[in-house]
Amino acid sequence: MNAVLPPPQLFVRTVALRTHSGSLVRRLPAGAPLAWLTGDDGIVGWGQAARLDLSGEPPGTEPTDTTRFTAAARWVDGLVEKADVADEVGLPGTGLVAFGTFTFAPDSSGSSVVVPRVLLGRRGDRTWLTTVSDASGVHPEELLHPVPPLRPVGPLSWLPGSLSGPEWKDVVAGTVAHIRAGHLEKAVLARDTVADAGSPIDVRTLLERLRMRFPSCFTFSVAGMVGATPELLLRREGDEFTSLVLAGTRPRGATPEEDRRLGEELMSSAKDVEEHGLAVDSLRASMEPFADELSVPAWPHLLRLANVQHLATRAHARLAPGVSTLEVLAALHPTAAVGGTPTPEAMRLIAEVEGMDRGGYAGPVGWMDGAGNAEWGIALRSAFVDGARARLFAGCGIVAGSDPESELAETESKFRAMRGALTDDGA
Ligand SMILES: C=C(O[C@H]1C=CC=C(C(=O)O)[C@@H]1O)C(=O)O
Repeated sequence: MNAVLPPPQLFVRTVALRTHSGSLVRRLPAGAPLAWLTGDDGIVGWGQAARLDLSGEPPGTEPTDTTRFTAAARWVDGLVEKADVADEVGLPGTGLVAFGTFTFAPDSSGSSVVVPRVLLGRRGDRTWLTTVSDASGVHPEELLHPVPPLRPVGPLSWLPGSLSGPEWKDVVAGTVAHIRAGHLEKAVLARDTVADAGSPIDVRTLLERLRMRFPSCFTFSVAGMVGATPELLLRREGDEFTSLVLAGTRPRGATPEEDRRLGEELMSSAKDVEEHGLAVDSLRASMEPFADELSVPAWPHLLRLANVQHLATRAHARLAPGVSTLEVLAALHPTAAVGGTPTPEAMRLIAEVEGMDRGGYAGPVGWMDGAGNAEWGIALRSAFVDGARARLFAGCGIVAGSDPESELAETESKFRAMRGALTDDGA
């Protein structure tokens, strides 16, 4: 149980910057950067004007418990209520902005909400600078100092994850047997691997590589969770809601023909279409109570990324009046793209068989502003970076037709995003 201190009063000032080009990442000081980027656009922040860290609920707490979200919502509401805001830009991501990461399971520690001291944002041809202080009178430009260049990561040693490949395949085979016996329909199983760089990893280097290599993904860094996720749990602008559900994966082909063949195979695979459908159904069921209108295409499309291709469905909704962003987030998490079906059974099985704590992996990561605008992804293709070490995670949806060997290969394709970001020669 967390005793949450009352939030401080903050003085927030957003000004338009006349000219600002180049990578936002290259304006970040070294340290613990905050970032949410899509290609050249997005927001980056540094320093801490306010921060909330939540410890996990006691072991044995219901896997669908949402206390971490409600505690964060109370704290953020208090911040917004007390804040003194002067915002001359008025776009999503201006004024008071909080970045957040929530753990996958309620009994994990590591859910955090951070309001940076300085935030730099870009949306198309608009750029802005926000400063946050607990005293009025600081001029925003004063906080834009020259920063040290991005550092390479250096040679890496790879250490084993919680389970070896063969052990993980046995866990997948056991899960398939459970599913075939009718105990559940789907469970998403993940594994980890650890990279040791010998000296502290410059997270800015990882962010710059990820945003360049995965321009259609959401490159993020919040309280140690770093990655480039293709999966948008929710975007909110006013009462407009969007979500991009992904489930069902093939690698990219080595030739255009092979790539097309793999894509066609994915689109017509009964196993993958079922796995995808369960993720879409879970989103629809969670969204219905909050939406005045909800539109979900009947058939998925193909989404191609640098390392893998996915079945994808984009859902839109108009939110009912009075609905709060964190309330929706709490209801959506975990979709069956990262948990399973039925959710409680899948969550219990994951905790029992994976042999690791997922921390923030597969949990929501993103930002929200004082007006309720927000973008939250699911922290996939990610790692927890702590000093010289990065713990990488990758998972796969397991259904009755899953083959352990192919699922292990799929995790390797998914690890490639973070492995590549950590590797200096780009290999
Ligand atoms: C759980 C992960 O991916 C999810 C999202 C897209 C496709 C998935 C799949 O095909 O299994 C997973 O549901 C991960 O990347 O770690």
